[in-house]
Amino acid sequence: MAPTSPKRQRIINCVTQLPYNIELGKTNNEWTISPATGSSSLYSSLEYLNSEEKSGEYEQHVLGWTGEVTRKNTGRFVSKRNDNEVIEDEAEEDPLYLTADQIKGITADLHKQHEKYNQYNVANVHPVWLLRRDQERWRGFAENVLWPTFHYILQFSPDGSEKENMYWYDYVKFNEAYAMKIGEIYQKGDIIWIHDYYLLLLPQLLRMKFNDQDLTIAYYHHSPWPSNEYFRVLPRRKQILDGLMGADRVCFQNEGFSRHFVSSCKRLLDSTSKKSENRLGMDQYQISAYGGDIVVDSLPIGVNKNKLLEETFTKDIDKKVLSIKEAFQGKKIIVGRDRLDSVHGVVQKLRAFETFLGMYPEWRDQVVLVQVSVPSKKGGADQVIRLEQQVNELVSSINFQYGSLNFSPVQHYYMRIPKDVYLSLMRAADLCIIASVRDGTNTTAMEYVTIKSHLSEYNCYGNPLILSEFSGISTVLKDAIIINPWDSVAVAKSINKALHLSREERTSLENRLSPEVPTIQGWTDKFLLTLKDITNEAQGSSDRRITPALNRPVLLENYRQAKRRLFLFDYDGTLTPIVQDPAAAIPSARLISILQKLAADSRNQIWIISGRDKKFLNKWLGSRLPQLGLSAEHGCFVKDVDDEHWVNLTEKFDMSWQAKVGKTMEEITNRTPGSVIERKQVALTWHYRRADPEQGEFYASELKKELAGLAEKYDLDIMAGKANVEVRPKFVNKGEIVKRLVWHHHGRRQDMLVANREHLAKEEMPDFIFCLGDDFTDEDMFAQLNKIEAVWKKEFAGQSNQWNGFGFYPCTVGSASKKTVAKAHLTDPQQVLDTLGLLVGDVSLFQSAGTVDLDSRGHVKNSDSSLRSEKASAQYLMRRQHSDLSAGSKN
Ligand SMILES: O=P(O)(O)OC[C@H]1O[C@H](O[C@H]2O[C@H](CO)[C@@H](O)[C@H](O)[C@H]2O)[C@H](O)[C@@H](O)[C@@H]1O
Ligand SMILES: [Mg+2]
Repeated sequence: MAPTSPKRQRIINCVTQLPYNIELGKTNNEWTISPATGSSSLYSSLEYLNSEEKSGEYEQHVLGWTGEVTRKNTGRFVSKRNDNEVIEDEAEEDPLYLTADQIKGITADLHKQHEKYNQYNVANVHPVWLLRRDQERWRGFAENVLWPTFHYILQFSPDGSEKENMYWYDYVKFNEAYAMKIGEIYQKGDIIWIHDYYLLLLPQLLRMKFNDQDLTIAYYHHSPWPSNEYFRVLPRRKQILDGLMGADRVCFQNEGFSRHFVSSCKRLLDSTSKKSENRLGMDQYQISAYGGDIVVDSLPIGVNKNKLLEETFTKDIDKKVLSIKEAFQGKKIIVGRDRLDSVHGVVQKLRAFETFLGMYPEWRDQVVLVQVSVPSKKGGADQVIRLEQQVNELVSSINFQYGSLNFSPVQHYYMRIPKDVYLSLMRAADLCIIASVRDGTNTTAMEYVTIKSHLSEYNCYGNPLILSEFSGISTVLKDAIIINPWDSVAVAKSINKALHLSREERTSLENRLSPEVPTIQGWTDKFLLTLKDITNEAQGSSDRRITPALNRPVLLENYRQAKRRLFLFDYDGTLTPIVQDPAAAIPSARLISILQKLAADSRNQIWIISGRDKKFLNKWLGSRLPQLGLSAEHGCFVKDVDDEHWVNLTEKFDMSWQAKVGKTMEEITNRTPGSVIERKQVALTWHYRRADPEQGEFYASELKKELAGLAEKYDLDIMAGKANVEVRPKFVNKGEIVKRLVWHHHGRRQDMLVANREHLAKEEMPDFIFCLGDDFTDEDMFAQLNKIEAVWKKEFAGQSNQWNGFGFYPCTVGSASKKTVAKAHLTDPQQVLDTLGLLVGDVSLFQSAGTVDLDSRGHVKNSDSSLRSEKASAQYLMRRQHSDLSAGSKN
């Protein structure tokens, strides 16, 4: 029997843009496909996984946006969106209306590209089509909001939140489109590898979509991750972190970035972290979030050294190098190639060069700086225009001061240069300067060192690299000459030193520097190897259950279809944010308005099940919204909807424990400055939020110990809440209330004193139950719902809804580090209000992500805008056919 080949591991590699550009001809039936530029390291990694060496082990699928589809000879995008346009409007004629056949044709050609090009030899490509007018819209949030923040630029749009909202909706849709496409090709056991900051929401979207514990999701961040002080200015900071929390692993270019990320999660999501080392001896963190653990680590990306050397040392490039050397005969050549944006330090480099020529007159006429600045749109048009002006002024000033009629010391090329010219420049250079003020990594630096390490007849060997300490690669290329680009004098001195190095010194520097450049093969292999360790460990651990984000589109759909809806809300930390003073945690106007709208629908029954006392709940909720059912003091008291009468479920209970517990609490209060006792009718709560945190924690555990005896004697529960310790009779809890509310004839009056009614028909009970809570006392509600659901599954087998359930949505809110039995999570009370706002029609679905299907243009499938767009497309095609016909008849 022939040996069967082992099953290849499938990898779905998700990139912002496929490694190809698509250009339409005069009509949409003609197109050209060419290799894309940029992201060379990433594309090399894709190519490596596709190589003969790896294809026996892996079956790679590359999934990505097509990028902007352009039209030949125009050089610009096919069509533009007017900035004020309402997002969904698609009435105008749009030549991007590709038919299904055209899309199929282009896709088939994309599949064949790897046979055609030596470059980016990538098979199994899966294009994400987003053919709306103004295709640049899909970059808006990533490039104008995220990119600046990740690079320490606080630059939000001057026209404020409206534009940013639009960017955000598009960003959510962009991520949704990927989730949908992955849904088409995903198979159990696949590794999903997501790249960079255009796709920060995708991990969580995939968790929601598949809800498959075996799903492996790895995210690699190619950019810097800023300190939490910068990150936290982002208005959508929690949604972004939440998006990444769906991954099993989040990996960065260097240790510093991963540390910043961990601290952002700690500060904003309240997560905890543990540090350890992976098998490569690299630091890794395990952060606990939403009941699951996520590995955060770093692995610097590399370059394809062999291919680079093959491409660089050719006869053609030999000639080009010679002509560059001839052009600058007798002069030292300093080169730089950077994108012209505010982070790649072109301005800083020019300033330092100006200082250098000023400080060392002996070098004037002896050295030339060949600076290639590649146009970039990152950071916005205004910023780019300002930079262009600054660079032009600096270049003119240097050339005016230190140049002559025959020679300009700065040769500035503001363009994208062909690869062979770039490689020739690198070879011809005596020195390369990278002066980035912030970047994730720097491919030019790695390529320069690699090229310079190659012994050749052109004496490439060992020319130094000056590298900014703010470049992500500076911690890897430790033997470069490290500079602070903001310190022009120090950089000038470094240039002088580098140009004076003897051959021996350069050789010794080079011998140390060259092996520090990571290879792309090494990076890819190490990433997959360490990912395997992470998933193996995860499979052996029971702790790794990640609670997915709430699937809001499904919730909305279920809500719309349901006839008997029950809402069970905790109050503090769920409907209102936690604040220092309990008395200050009053409902916001927005909350009241949403509750009013929900309560106005006769199908809805809303209950607030809180630890608060009757007085508080009456004052802030009951008196304004009598339609709410209320339960106070963790289930001790209940007030039915549209009723003023409270039922005391603890009436018959011995309350002599109160005085004893109160006394112990007083003693602890005396020992803990800042702490207070909240005395309710039944329960007692000791608060230490305003005490010294460590002292508070310490005395909270002392109090629990001291109360243990009383708890045993009087059958009490001692509950550690949010900076509090609460005591109440054990037999009442929020779960008991939930049990009575669910096993109840929907819409009828409650008799709370009757405990057991588990004999109702399904049609009498709720068909949609949305339960929200933030604290561990709310886990009783979730556990109860899970129990009831299990009973219903048996009792009402075959009667489940289209989502295979009975409309139960137990959902935890906030604190990332807690373990929960809830089925989903929302990050904070703001997200709670956004979700409830969605149900009452106040909020758009795209305010936060949640697996919706889109059409090939980025409209929600079957939505009004999608249908309008389809109609406009049909009309456009008819008009086109008609004009083609009449043109034909004239000929
Ligand atoms: O069940 P809940 O509605 O969530 O109520 C639980 C307790 O919430 C209150 O205390 C907590 O919120 C305060 C305001 O944000 C905060 O200052 C305090 O540190 C938290 O522990 C309330 O005071 C308690 O009576 C509730 O039992
Ligand atoms: Mg709460």
